[in-house]
Amino acid sequence: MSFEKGKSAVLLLAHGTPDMLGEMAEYLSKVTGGRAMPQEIVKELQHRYAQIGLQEAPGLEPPPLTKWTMVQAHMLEHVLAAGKVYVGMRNWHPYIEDTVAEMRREGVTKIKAVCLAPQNSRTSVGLYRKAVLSAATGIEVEFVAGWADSPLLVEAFAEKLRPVWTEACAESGQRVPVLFTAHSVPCRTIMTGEASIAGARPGTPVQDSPDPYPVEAKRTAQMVADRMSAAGLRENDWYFAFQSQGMSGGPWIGPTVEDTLKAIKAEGHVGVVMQPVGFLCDHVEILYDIDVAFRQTASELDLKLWRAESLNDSPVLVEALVDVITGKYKATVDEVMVPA
Ligand SMILES: C=CC1=C(C)c2cc3[nH]c(cc4nc(cc5[nH]c(cc1n2)c(C)c5CCC(=O)O)C(CCC(=O)O)=C4C)c(C)c3C=C
Ligand SMILES: [Fe+2]
Ligand SMILES: [Fe+2]
Repeated sequence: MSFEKGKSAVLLLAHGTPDMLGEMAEYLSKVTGGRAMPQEIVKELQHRYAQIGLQEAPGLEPPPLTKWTMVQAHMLEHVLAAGKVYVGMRNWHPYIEDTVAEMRREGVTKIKAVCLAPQNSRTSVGLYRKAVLSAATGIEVEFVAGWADSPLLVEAFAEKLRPVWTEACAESGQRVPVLFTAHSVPCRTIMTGEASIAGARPGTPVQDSPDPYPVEAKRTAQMVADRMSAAGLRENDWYFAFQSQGMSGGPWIGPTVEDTLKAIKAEGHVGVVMQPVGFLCDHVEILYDIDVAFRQTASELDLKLWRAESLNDSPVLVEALVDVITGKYKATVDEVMVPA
């Protein structure tokens, strides 16, 4: 790392996920910034998390999002060989504020914070940033706001897509389209001059620029598709959709996966390969939303659905993080800040 003096350390930021079903209501109130979710939504999410293995009591293994985030941090620590790599989560343990307190106790004076969400968005990265800055008073923070077009990130996704796309084309005897996805966000969050973001309180300053998120998400997809051209993927072989529109009120950005699957069917295809390019490891929006719900929608349309494996313990992903942290890849970095 290129910090000149003081004790510097990397802080990886992630979403966080509950360890057992009974924690769902408390978890959701963290996700929404304190707004209670209706009981039907809590129950529906418990149902989805139960389908991906969450139980009434903590299991022998942590849930996938926690497990893979910790694996990624350990792999990065090993490859960087520059001291401890810390993990802080916004919505569950280990909370960002607790990890920053631990860093402070351990003498860290400079934090390089990187989100395990490569595309910059107000409702994900923006909230991580706020949590770090409010916990890190007096500590210097270099906050990486986006690394959506990192070449090694793109290669990590392409490496997972190549084998499954090749297999899908061979099995169906025709070119199977790829459907890249990223998480949807409420329409109101991507508009200029909008103050009403998840977790925002009355009086939050009005944002004066549009959220870069939709452009950055499609940029990652475009770059993975370009990278796949050597394997035979052509420009008109791929689609992009925003998945997992939320349960809170108001419209969320599209096109939805559901509508895109219908369009793919209408084009005469027999199958589709899905690859989410906004998530770096398995969690409910992959293991339930894609593997259960979209697979069901596809089957009702008589489309076979394949999914590229998640990056999880991908060494290429870890190399991408190394490039972001060492500055070899020029990420979008906020000014170095010492929160007052
Ligand atoms: C770019 C934006 C978002 C990303 C990336 C994202 C990832 C992500 N989300 C969950 C789990 C939940 N998210 C929920 C709500 C929610 N998510 C976003 C945005 C992103 N999420 C927004 C704007 C909201 C709405 C918040 C609000 O105030 O209402 C929820 C609650 C249920 C729901 O509305 O769907 C859950 C659960 C995970 C696990 C994840 C990736 C790691
Ligand atoms: Fe979310
Ligand atoms: Fe979601």
